[in-house]
Amino acid sequence: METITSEEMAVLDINCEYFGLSRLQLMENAGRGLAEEIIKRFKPCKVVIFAGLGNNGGDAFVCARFLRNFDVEVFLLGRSKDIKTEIAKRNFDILKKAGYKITEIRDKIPEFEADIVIDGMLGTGVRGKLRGIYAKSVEVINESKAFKIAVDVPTGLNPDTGEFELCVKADLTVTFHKPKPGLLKAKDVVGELVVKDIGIPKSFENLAGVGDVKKVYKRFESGHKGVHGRIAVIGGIGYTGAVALTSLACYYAGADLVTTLVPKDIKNVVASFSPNLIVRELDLCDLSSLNELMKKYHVAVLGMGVERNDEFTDFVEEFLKLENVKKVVLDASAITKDIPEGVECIMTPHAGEFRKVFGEPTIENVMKVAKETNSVILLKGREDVITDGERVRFNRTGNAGMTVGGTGDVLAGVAGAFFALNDAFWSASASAFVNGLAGDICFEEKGYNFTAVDLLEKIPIAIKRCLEFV
Ligand SMILES: NC(=O)C1=CN([C@@H]2O[C@H](COP(=O)(O)OP(=O)(O)OC[C@H]3O[C@@H](n4cnc5c(N)ncnc54)[C@H](O)[C@@H]3O)[C@@H](O)[C@H]2O)[C@@H](O)CC1
Ligand SMILES: [K+]
Repeated sequence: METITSEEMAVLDINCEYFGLSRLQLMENAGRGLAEEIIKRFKPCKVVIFAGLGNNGGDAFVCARFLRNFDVEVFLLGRSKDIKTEIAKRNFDILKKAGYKITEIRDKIPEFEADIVIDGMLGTGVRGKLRGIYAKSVEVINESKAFKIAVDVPTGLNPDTGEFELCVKADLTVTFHKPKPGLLKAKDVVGELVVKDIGIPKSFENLAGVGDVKKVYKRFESGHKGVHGRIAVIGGIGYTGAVALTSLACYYAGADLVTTLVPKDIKNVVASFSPNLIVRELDLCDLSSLNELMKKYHVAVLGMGVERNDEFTDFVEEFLKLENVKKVVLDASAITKDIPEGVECIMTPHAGEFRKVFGEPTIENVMKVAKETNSVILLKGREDVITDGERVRFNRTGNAGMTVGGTGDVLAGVAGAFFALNDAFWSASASAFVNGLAGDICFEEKGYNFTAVDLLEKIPIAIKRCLEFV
């Protein structure tokens, strides 16, 4: 059975909102779906809802409205003013105005009798051991003789691993969209499992969005220089601008330290582009120095501004085998079939580059190549395709202005910066989205005729827009 982790669900939730399907709609569908399952099984009877302060409680508030002929009472675990989200608060206020019996519980749980107890305490937002009144409530619920229904996840169960210490022992769990992996592992506490569709279009699951960026972008309050990513950018054999664009894109996407490695003859030219660049001489034959250097970097980004030639191809092959090379972004001439085991890799070909090395860029073939090379492929195009051979995401940001030279170099840098602190798949997806969004911001200001430098400068704005989206 296909599952969805709580983290993937959180990304999907943000992306749904971004694509216009609001969380309020999803909550309405969840609560209504839950009520449907109850009405199917029970005649009107006494229901007690244990509701937490997050959206799991919100689902239960909606459900109460649809249990029209039931005698419903709500135990709120905390103060109503502490309800965490606007949408849960809104649904709570409706119940209040409608005159439902509601008790705010701080430390003592009142005696109650019920035919059904609804556990709307915690769902995918649970973190760590149950605290305070939540732990007590689980014990009280488990002692009760009522039929126990868990909303989305039995409270106390880790939705991803299926582990628990103290957990609601449900007779029925009504989960939403897709089962969370932990539900399939803990059948004892889950009881009967029902999956309710809440109206998320299938394609939304595979569309890159703001949620991808929120997932990968990290800023540490107490960070020292380097914690947000140290990147080595290697290329510039033939063209000088490409490596500069990539290196600056790393910075604009949040990296702390970027070193640009180019052949001796163009070192000064590249350095003259910007005081932000730290440019070092690249000697393709001195692999031991490069190995030593790579100790300091999270990621190497290779291939920009290099015309395909045998010497560079051989160099890439040897470079990837170096002990200290752990994560790489391979662009343009660095794209290769030979990725050694143990190297995490993102490749960023456009259709032509893909074809040259791997054959036709059909979805099936791109997935096959990703699987065979054990890498993530970000195939650039009107709609970008990101795949690790199992999962696929599509990215639709960007516009026809982005066919201008250099936009791919910027993308490689953004991917490198995200990759420093994240896994390959999500870094690739988020970078495609950000790069295209930066292009869309350029379009808002200038129409189609912008350059890669314009794009570069909009990377921080694009990321800021994503992070500010709630
Ligand atoms: N797209 C989605 O993700 C959807 C989510 N929905 C519902 O929303 C739920 C997730 O909502 P939230 O993210 O608000 O999370 P929860 O409602 O699961 O929990 C949120 C709050 O519980 C508290 N908490 C966390 N761990 C705790 C612990 N160990 N002890 C005591 N308190 C703890 C935290 O203060 C946190 O803010 C889902 O399980 C589902 O029921 C639905 O509305 C449908 C759509
Ligand atoms: K629950």
